[in-house]
Amino acid sequence: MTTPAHEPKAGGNAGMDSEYLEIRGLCVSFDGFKAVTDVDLTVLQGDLRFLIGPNGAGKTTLIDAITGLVPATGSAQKSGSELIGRKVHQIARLGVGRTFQTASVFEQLTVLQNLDIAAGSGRSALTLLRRRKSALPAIEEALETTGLTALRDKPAGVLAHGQKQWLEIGMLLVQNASVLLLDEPVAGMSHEEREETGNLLRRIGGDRVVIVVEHDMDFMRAFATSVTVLAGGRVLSEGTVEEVQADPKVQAVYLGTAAAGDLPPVDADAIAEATEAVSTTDLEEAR
Ligand SMILES: Nc1ncnc2c1ncn2[C@@H]1O[C@H](COP(=O)(O)OP(=O)(O)OP(=O)(O)O)[C@@H](O)[C@H]1O
Repeated sequence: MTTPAHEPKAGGNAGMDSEYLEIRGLCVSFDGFKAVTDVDLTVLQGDLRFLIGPNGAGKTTLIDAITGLVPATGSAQKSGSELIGRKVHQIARLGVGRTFQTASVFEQLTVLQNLDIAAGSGRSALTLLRRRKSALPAIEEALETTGLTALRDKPAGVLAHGQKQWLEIGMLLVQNASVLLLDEPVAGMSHEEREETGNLLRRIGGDRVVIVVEHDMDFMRAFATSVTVLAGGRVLSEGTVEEVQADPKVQAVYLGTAAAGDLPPVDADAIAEATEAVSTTDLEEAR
């Protein structure tokens, strides 16, 4: 399997040609309800960032805003190119790719055909479906990276749940996405599949910006190089796994049990109190 030149690390790999995602003052409202409020977030290439937070914290909405699925105000730049205000396909063409909680692959088509379609925008449907004698180098590489080489000629519909998620990630790789936003990639996966997925994230995360929305705290602890916690649509905390887990605001939101397994039930009052504390601190700092 392809090994990255370098593994993800906290803070990423800042450099002249590094990719980055820089979000400033991002807000999303649904009929007056603020789902995301004034979010600032910077992730450099090579930093495997996990985005956690209780149900309804705004994690998926934030990804939706970055990828053009919901209107937003503020700024989200990929390596200097503004994404807010662009259409979904334009954002994808700029190299920003995402997966959804449920994998959306073409079940009747083979693994190779799925990758071929992902790689081949601009080619006719007939050309895409015709079986190639040899796959494009980018497709061969994606097959190897995702561990799907032996399954290349199998219909995607017969793949295990985890393999479908890996295929979806492979489809982003052949599209040359350098910013990958993955929404709960290990939900419903077996322990082995989680391990494999974490290793896959490490393989691809060294030279890309990867943001993983996740509820599985064990998975986060094992693979995150940095963490952002959202609550009530705002950034509540940010840092390494250890820093975030030690943050009293985070403990308050998770009722002091964030370190134990999957998310516990969330106390709405604790969220309100914790986010209020953040807003007040922000205001005080601004004065
Ligand atoms: N299209 C929509 N219209 C109205 N409200 C919405 C819409 N999408 C999301 N919301 C609301 O915005 C808030 C944030 O939702 P979002 O799905 O982003 O949270 P999340 O952190 O991803 O939660 P989960 O972990 O449960 O997936 C929630 O209160 C949700 O009900």
